[in-house]
Amino acid sequence: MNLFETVQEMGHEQVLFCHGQDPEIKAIIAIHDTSLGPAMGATRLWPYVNEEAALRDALRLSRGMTYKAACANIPVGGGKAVIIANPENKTPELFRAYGRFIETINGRFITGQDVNLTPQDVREISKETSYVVGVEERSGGPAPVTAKGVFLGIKAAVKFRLQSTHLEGLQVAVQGLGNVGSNVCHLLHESGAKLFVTDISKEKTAEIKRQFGATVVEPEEIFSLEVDVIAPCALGAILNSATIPLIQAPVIAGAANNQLENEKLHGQMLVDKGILYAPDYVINAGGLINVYNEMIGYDEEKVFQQVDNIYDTLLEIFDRSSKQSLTTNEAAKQLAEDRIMRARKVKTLALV
Ligand SMILES: NC(=O)c1ccc[n+]([C@@H]2O[C@H](COP(=O)([O-])OP(=O)(O)OC[C@H]3O[C@@H](n4cnc5c(N)ncnc54)[C@H](O)[C@@H]3O)[C@@H](O)[C@H]2O)c1
Ligand SMILES: N[C@@H](Cc1c[nH]c2ccccc12)C(=O)O
Repeated sequence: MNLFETVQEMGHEQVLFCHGQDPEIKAIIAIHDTSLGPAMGATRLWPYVNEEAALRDALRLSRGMTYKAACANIPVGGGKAVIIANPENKTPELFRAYGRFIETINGRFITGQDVNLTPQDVREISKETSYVVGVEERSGGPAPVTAKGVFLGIKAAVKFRLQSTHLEGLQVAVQGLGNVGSNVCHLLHESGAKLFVTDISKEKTAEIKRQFGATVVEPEEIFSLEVDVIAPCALGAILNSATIPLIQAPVIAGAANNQLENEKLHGQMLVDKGILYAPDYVINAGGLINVYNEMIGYDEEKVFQQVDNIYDTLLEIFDRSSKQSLTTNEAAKQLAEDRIMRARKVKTLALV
């Protein structure tokens, strides 16, 4: 990878390579853009196949956080950190060492819990730095708030694509029944939708079937179902050249980060098939909204107002995309970049 060409193309401000020998630690912190405020992004621990894969993940996820914050109108920038390690080798000392790196950045980057980190790991980080959120989960964790945003996003997409203002009788397929997916199922069930669900955990599918009368399907069947909506709430890169030809649903709206394997190619493939895609970083902003509010002083009413805005923001993006013949992802990016450019102009004027 040509490093500077890549970060220039993606627009990153700074990438930090953190290395320590005792304990051994390899971490990458990517700060994408701080025009709107300090960069926020959770820390993921993963046994990446190689360093380039780790760097690519950090770069792509941090850029997504910038767009997420800008579309949600939250005054923070985008960042992301990855620790290259096997989850089996996690130790409290590793997280203390990582926390010391975070402290040296002096608040330009604020982090928290992502894949393979537990609340206990976050507590270890917090022993070395205060630039970490979700230590005391005053709000009960971000997943229920993320799910509320996803539910509203499904409603916005259904309104735009299917011209319906309610979900009663609609068939929705949910991939992944973890913290977010199970809460999305709850909200969909309450509003009268019929659920089709899958997970690699048989316990989770059995529980959602018991609670909401959902129809359980095998993981490989989820994309080919004849349903109204598919809500991916498990993994990234699930919208790709293998799955898109199978999709019959007119709407894709779910929580997973980085759903499009290739933004340009697969975003366009969805458009060509007449499928409306709710950009992941817009529909799943509830988690960021939640942790941001934990940081500034939690006010539940304010959180729900900000999450409610996801509905109108998505309608604006769908409208922009159809009027300007853009993919929904491109339209969302344009909205985010407009807001960032405005913030930069205000900063420049303040300096004059
Ligand atoms: N938690 C949040 O607040 C939040 C915020 C924004 C985005 N997200 C994204 O939403 C997604 C879900 O987050 P979560 O917190 O619910 O995670 P989670 O780990 O609690 O749940 C993920 C679920 O997906 C299942 N799964 C894994 N592989 C699968 C497969 N091939 N087929 C079907 N199911 C599979 C897992 O068994 C698990 O039940 C992730 O992509 C995450 O990055 C989460
Ligand atoms: N990981 C969430 C947001 C989030 C949860 N905990 C955090 C801590 C710090 C920064 C961001 C977060 C997302 O992808 O949107």
